[in-house]
Amino acid sequence: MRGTDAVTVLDDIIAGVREDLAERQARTSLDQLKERASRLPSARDGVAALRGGDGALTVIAEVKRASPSKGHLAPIDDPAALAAEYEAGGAAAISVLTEQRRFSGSLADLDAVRATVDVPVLRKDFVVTPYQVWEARAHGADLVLLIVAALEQQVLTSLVERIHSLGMTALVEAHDRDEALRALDAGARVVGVNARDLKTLDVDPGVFSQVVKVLPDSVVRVAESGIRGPHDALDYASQGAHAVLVGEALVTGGNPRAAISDMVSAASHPSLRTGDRR
Ligand SMILES: O=P(O)(O)OC[C@@H](O)[C@@H](O)c1c[nH]c2ccccc12
Repeated sequence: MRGTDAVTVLDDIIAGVREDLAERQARTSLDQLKERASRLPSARDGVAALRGGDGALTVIAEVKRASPSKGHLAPIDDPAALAAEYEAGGAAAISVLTEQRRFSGSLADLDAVRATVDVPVLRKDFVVTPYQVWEARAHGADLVLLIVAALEQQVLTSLVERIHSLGMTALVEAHDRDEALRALDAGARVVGVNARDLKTLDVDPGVFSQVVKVLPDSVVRVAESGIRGPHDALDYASQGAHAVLVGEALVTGGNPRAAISDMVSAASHPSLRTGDRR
């Protein structure tokens, strides 16, 4: 057991993120980012994309080279080509990890994916300042991840507002009911339920069934982490998930296009998610 003031994996990741952020801020001013963002077309509608049609489960497919829990996963020399495969398989959105130290991602990956696919793109990082939100928009992101466990409530609320005011959608990630209530309080329209505890990296697939109880039907519900295939996707869909976010299984599985279409077809049926099955 760790003490309440022990340094968690999450704290450690964020310390590195802040150092890298300071370097980027020294190179690119906020005004430059705003100018770049102003020349881009508006963000795509992330809420509509993830909510899907009647009873259809949607898949957010993640470009993920490495993770703190698993280390190296896949080289992904051409993230744009991988994202194109994801889109061809029926992914509703593409998640791009831009954190460098632990996930081996970058904003260049985001640029490459944005230039290639038509579906909404999520910037997956440890966003703690408005600068990173502008950065996401300037690099063409449509959705931005915010992690409740990493943010004070006031900061969380102001980042959600900033993301929405720029026409993007916040995917606000929770790991327990209290965090989900904080996400709703902050104005989240899309809530991610992460089965992985970012403080310890432990995965518990039972988290979703608990957290979903506090999420109203007006909110888009995303199940995240540890989803291996159609069976898990169907399981989450039947518990009320609109979307699943999948990384490792797609980058290590060999045929991401087939893997996504299998998940979508296994877990999309009008009888799912109609009425209250919780
Ligand atoms: O590779 P997996 O087990 O399919 O998980 C994907 C995604 O949920 C995971 O990458 C993730 C969820 N929340 C995060 C926050 C930061 C970084 C990564 C994540």
